[in-house]
Amino acid sequence: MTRPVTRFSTAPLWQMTRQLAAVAGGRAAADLVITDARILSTYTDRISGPKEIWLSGGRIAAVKDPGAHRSAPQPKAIYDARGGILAPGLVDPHIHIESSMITACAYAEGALLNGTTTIFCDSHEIGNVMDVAGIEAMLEDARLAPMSIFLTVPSTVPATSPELETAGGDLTPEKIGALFDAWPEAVALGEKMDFVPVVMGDPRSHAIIAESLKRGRPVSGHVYGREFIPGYAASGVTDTHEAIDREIANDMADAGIWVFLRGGNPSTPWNSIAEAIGAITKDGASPKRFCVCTDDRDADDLLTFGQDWVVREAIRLGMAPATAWAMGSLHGATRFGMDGDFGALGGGRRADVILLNDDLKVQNTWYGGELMVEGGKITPLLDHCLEARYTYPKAAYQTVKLPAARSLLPELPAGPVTVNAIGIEMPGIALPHRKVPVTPGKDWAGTLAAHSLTHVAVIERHGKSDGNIAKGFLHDFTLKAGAVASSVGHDSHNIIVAGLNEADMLLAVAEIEKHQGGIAVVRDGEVKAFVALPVAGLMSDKRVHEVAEETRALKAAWEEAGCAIPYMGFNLIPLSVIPEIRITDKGLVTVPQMAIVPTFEA
Ligand SMILES: Nc1ncnc2[nH]cnc12
Ligand SMILES: [Mn+2]
Repeated sequence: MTRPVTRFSTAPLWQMTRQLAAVAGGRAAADLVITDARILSTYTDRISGPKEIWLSGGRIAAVKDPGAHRSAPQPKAIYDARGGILAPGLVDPHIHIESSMITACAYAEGALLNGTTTIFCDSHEIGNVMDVAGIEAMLEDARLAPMSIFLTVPSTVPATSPELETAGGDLTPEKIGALFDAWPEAVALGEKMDFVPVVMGDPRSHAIIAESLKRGRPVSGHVYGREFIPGYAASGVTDTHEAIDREIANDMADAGIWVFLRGGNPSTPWNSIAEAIGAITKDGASPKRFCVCTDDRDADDLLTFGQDWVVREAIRLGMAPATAWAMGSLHGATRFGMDGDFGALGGGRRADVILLNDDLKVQNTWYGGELMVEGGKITPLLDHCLEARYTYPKAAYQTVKLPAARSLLPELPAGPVTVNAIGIEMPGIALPHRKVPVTPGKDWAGTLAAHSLTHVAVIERHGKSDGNIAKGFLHDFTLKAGAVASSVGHDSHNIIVAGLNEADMLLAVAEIEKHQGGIAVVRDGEVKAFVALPVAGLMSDKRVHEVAEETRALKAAWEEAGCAIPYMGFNLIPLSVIPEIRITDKGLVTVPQMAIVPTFEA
């Protein structure tokens, strides 16, 4: 059987220019000619044709007029595109592989099905659990994947500071510099999420930025609040994906920050494109420094809300089709200075080619000139590649280390108090800080019901504390009974559990501990749904369709339980870099004040 296809199956351009010139000039045979196609050019934002495209050695030799191959040496193979549209493989400039609940090799199956052939991932999730060892394992995983995966080096681990949360990793400027020097695919610094310390000139924050800038590498960002943009841009940050409205998108674009418009399942927090794209469609900004990105997808949404879906959403929101496809391909490659290889159907570029129908739905995906998806289905070659998936080291399967003693509920107050509660409301990005006056009943059950409260606890799971457990309350989470829990809790990935009674909360946590990671829905002493995530407590080692099916079952149980936000919103509740109030293993954190506040106030 043939060797699995990876990024390295295609030789670098400098080794191929004479061969490609010979093929393009009709002096040597092409490996493959794809005929009778229209071409979506991301250089000129036009769809034109009919044309044919000649491939050699996993790269594009040339785009030619129809039939030109008949007056050239006989190509080794010809593929009839039957009038379809050929476009460059999509380039996703900001994603977290771990959020898809599967590993990098497995992620490729979902990505290639939706026409994505290149991604720039920020592996701060596994970095928060396993430090450099986890990031390097994911880089080894990525090298075996049948797609092109580059790393923006995680820049903010922990997301805030040891005072505000306990992470399993601590990425110092020295460690970040060493990752840049050891891994050529480390092409940028990942999202610098501590935007408040950055604009305040925090020495460690700026030392980390310097590790990228001094190597000529760009810095990715993550910022909330227009007031922070000037200081953030001045600090060398040149892209972000958190524009939640057109005003901040305009501020970012005018400040020289690339804007990655984030789209996703409208029922999850990751769909701010509809607002932010107004900077282009309503305020006249040029799209030339705008991309689209996915950021996070669970295994189910990866298959149905891929980067191609975000491109089609940009078209629905008013972008011209070829320009929207360029925002999902060439613009991201250009942002990272890699448009010599990616993002367009130009001579010399990689032969990452997508065949689309008139609705811009993916029919075929060629990766490095190899057919990986045909007619919307993976080919035997891709199936063969996926059987050779990377296996994570044993330590990655042992990352859930919980304190033996677990009390998850605070004492019932003796009299009336004010609760600093986390308000739960769609879409689940910024969570409001709600001060809820509470008159305690005779027990917690009655008190919760009377004030629309749900217990929430975060349990430190990296073995880095003496068993920290923070206890707080969600307001309007509307869980009807039982408990839900997850070992994915951005970004420190401690255990987060919410529930109406301690027994179900403890069972959900125990189920996660048993599998060394996962997501649980529990009711009346029974586990109703569970997705095992044994790799770093973040990922399954199964393939995408199997985990997608498990995720669909979990979502159904999650909905049945009455949760007001989906799982992909719930696992953000600890994310201490998004306003207004979050809960970490250290307690309630207000953002952007970056202060710990008590659960109860007199
Ligand atoms: N958009 C985001 N910002 C910060 N941390 C994240 N982890 C996953 N997605 C994230
Ligand atoms: Mn972010």
